[in-house]
Amino acid sequence: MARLTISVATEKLQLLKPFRISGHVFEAFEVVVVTLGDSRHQGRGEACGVYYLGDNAAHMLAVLDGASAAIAAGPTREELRAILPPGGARNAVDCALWELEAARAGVPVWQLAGKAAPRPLRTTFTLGADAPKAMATTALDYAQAHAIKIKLTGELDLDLERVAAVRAARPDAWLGVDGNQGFVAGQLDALIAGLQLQDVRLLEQPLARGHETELEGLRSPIPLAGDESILSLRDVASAVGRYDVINIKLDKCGGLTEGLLMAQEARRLGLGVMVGNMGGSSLSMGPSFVLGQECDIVDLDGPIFLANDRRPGVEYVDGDVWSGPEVWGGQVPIAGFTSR
Ligand SMILES: CC(C)C[C@H](N)C(=O)N[C@@H](CCOc1cc(O)cc2c1C(=O)N[C@@H]2C)C(=O)O
Ligand SMILES: [Mg+2]
Repeated sequence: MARLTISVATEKLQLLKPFRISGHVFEAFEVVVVTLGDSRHQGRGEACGVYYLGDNAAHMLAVLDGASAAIAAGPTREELRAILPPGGARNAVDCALWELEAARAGVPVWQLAGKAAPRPLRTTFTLGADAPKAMATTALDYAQAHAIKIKLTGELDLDLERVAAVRAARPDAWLGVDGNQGFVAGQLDALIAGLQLQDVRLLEQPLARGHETELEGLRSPIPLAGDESILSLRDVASAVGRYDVINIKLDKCGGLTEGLLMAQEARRLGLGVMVGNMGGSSLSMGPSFVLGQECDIVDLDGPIFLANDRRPGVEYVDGDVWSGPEVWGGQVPIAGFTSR
């Protein structure tokens, strides 16, 4: 590739309302936006990083600064995988390279990737852990959602009350729960039995990363998804016998290039595939939407938490997410979905 100009910016994406986790309140997602250009074309990528690994905006900026000469030399996406480690910084650059390459070739990214034209995807809408009543109210506010993901905290009795409250409010919806590493192995039988009573269809990351062997031999009628356990391609094989599904996020694995490889490897190993997000605007969802075409479960709800998304942005219509050609990567528009 020819030499590239690089522009790196940080942006605070203000949240509609504060998001709480144990001892921490998030008011905004801080993202890094990378724009790469040659004399005629541009490509953009946005990354939120991985907060539980310390991969925040400052860290991503430092990583990008250290690799600026190598990036300016115009690496291929494959070469980039050797230049930067998995994480947000590589995600932003990889997505920018995809969009740049697509613009040069005059085709949308999905075509460059050798994929079929995209379709709208049923997405989950996530409920932050809160009082059961408040979660039930928000579940009703997600009027268009057909799939709801419920955040749990590891407080077993309260968590089961949360799930029951959401189920009572939304008897029609597909429900999944996300433990975000909050449980211990001794709670799993009771947790799974309680979730089954509420017809929950997915249990994401119940145990802490590092405790995966404790899932071996667990016979769960509810599929288990590995999220924090499965960061990048090197972790995929470790899911076998422990998880049924892997949750791929471009911020964890370092971009769409590796995300597609992870999906391919997961299928080869007989695992299900989910695409998730660490937060971010529509510019982050666009590349994940390309990967989402390969997935069984889609969790691309980042923009619904924002006070202001980018325009043009992804659309949520009747519980589906659609990323049009103008959002990222030049996908071809399809009938029935027009951009705002
Ligand atoms: C709020 C998320 C973007 C919703 C998404 N569907 C999701 O559940 N994502 C991840 C984890 C990323 O979650 C984040 C990111 C962040 O920057 C701050 C927070 C969280 C979170 O869960 N709580 C705090 C506020 C997932 O685990 O699948
Ligand atoms: Mg998760």
